[in-house]
This record gives sequence, structure tokens and C-alpha cells, in this order.
Amino acid sequence: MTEPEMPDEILGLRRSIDNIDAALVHLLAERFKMTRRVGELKAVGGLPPADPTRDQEQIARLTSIATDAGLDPAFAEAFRAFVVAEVIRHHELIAAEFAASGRQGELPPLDTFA
Ligand SMILES: C=C(O[C@@H]1C=C(C(=O)O)C=C[C@H]1O)C(=O)O
Repeated sequence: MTEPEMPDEILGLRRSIDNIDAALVHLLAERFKMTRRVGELKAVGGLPPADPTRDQEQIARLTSIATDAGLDPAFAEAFRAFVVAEVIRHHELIAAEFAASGRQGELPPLDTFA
């Protein structure tokens, strides 16, 4: 049995979906560059990787933005938590590398835009 033909509208929608997926990957790559630098600055300053106060501010802000945008706020929070968990993992690695390097108090070179 042959499958029904894919409607042109679905093919057009998929082109936009692919563009959006590409934009999301680019945005995440830029975000991780920024959070990596935050992780370096925290390691130098002796600050912990996680910041629960900042988390609460972000959750409140994103819940409001998601609701206004018609996106399920529970999904927005799950996505934020997924991304931040990876950020914290990076920060822990950066802190461990910094502690092992013996460069206490020195700021690593800025490579945010590398
Ligand atoms: C990037 C930071 O570190 C962690 C990661 C966050 C994030 O990815 O947005 C927010 C708070 C922290 O738990 C930060 O403190 O700004």
C-alpha cells in the first residue's frame, strides 16, 4: 500500500520548523558561551555553580513570558531546568579544572567569543 502524498502545506511548515530549530541551536550555542564565562568568573571568585535566587527570578520571569506567549509554562520551566542542569555541570567542571590548575585568584583569559 502506498502512503498518501505529503501536502505542500506540511512541506512548507517543515521548512520553517527547520529554520526555527537551526535558530534555537544557534541561540543555545551563544547562551552556553555566556554561561561558560559566568562559570569561569564564579570559579575565580569562589562562588558556587548554582544560584537558587537567580533560578527563582528566572522561573517567575519565564512563567510570565510563556503564559503571555501561549506556551505551557510547565514546559518552559522544564526546558529551562534542562538547560540550567547542563550549565551547572559545565560550572562544576570549570571549578574543578580551575582548582586543579593552581591559578587561584587569576581570571582566565576571556574566550567568550572563541
Ligand atoms: C549562569 C549562571 O549559573 C547558573 C545557571 C543559570 C542559567 O543558565 O541561566 C542561572 C543560575 C545559576 O544556577 C548564573 O548564575 O548566572
